[in-house]
Amino acid sequence: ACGGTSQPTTTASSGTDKGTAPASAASKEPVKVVWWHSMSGELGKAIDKLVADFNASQKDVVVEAVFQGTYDESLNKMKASMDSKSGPALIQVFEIGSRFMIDSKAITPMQKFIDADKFDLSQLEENILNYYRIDGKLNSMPFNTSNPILYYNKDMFKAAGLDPEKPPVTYEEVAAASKALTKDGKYGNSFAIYGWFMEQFFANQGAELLNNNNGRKGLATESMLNSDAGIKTLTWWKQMVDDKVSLNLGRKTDDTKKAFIAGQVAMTLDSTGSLRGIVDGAQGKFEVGTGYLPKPSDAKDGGVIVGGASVYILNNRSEAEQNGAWQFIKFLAEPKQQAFWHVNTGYFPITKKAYDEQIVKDNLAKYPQLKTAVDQLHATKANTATQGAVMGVFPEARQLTESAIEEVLNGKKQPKDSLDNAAKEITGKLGTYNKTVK
Ligand SMILES: O=P(O)(O)OC[C@H](O)CO
Repeated sequence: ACGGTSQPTTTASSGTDKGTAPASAASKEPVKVVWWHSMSGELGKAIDKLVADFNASQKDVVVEAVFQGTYDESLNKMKASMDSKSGPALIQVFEIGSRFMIDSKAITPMQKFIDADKFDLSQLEENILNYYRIDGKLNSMPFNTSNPILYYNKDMFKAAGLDPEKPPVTYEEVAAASKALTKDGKYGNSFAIYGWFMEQFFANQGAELLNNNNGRKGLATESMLNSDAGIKTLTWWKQMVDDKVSLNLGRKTDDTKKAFIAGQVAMTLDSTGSLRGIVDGAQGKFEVGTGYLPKPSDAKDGGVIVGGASVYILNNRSEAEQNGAWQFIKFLAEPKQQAFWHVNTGYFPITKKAYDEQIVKDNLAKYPQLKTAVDQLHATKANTATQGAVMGVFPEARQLTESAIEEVLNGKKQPKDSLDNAAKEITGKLGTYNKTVK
């Protein structure tokens, strides 16, 4: 139920803002801050609790959380609202929207609030900040941070004669385990056709997705999606589909998640933000194991990219609203709130001290699977591959990547042809976009 590829099924919060007049800073009335987010289901409930706690904690600001559909949908709504006052003061945007948000000129950079308030950034996780720091400053505040992990069914592993405490770590091991696990109408694995996974497979091989150091040392002008890292990944994936040990369920992680929880597939990939939902969903049916994102056995050093989303303050709202949003952001970053968010979702705390909170310790004993994701993040070495790519056309590029994967898995194209084509299209989009950015 993360904002990624899930279907927006619920409205987590009531009401929508149709453009209320900004409250004056001098007014005794609390200032209203509308927050657009993409957290549905259980994640939305956790958001609502954080908002209710903030609203009860003080009298100056009232936050109204509004679910706006998936990350893509919410960003598109924001783009449509940019020329009017119908947008929010605060918006959650997925990590790949970072470059666009900066170039949009629609935001007040978070660094401005951080500097004015002397907010101590050293309390936050460095590798999370590392993702969102572009040109040396923070434009948004990280909020829900994730990475993808391998979820596996320990009971199916046992039944197939595999060690339930040893998840496969390489592509080769995943393929071999999948063969052993495929029987009685059940499949070894199902991975959603999700561009995020391809981005992460690149980083895990120490490979950059874009030139100019992943667009971190200057605007990217070329996609490298068709490099060895991509071809190797897609060749492996397609072979498993051909061998009928991997079930292709399309683009939505909601569908692979359901198949995994139903015991139809023994392994899947998903966000750490789905951990609580998956483990609780399998409760009483089977034991869920977690492992690192797989990589080819001969891969260079790599790691995972910080995924999830961050929050931006929009500059077309009143100063009072923007300051109110900043007060809320500071509240969200506190260890207590981060601990609550982590425990109820599986997203990482952005604040180091959250790990000292008792509920986090108790939760780790109850959900030991959470440790995999935390360890995977901490084991990741910072470089421009694992820092992740940035480009203004990332949402479009991700969809082109998904179409390329889809064509290969459906047998319409070979991995190289398909990735060559997608890389060319993305490079073309970069060229057009870069002309619009000064
Ligand atoms: O599902 P999430 O929130 O972990 O986000 C996954 C991706 O990073 C979204 O771009």
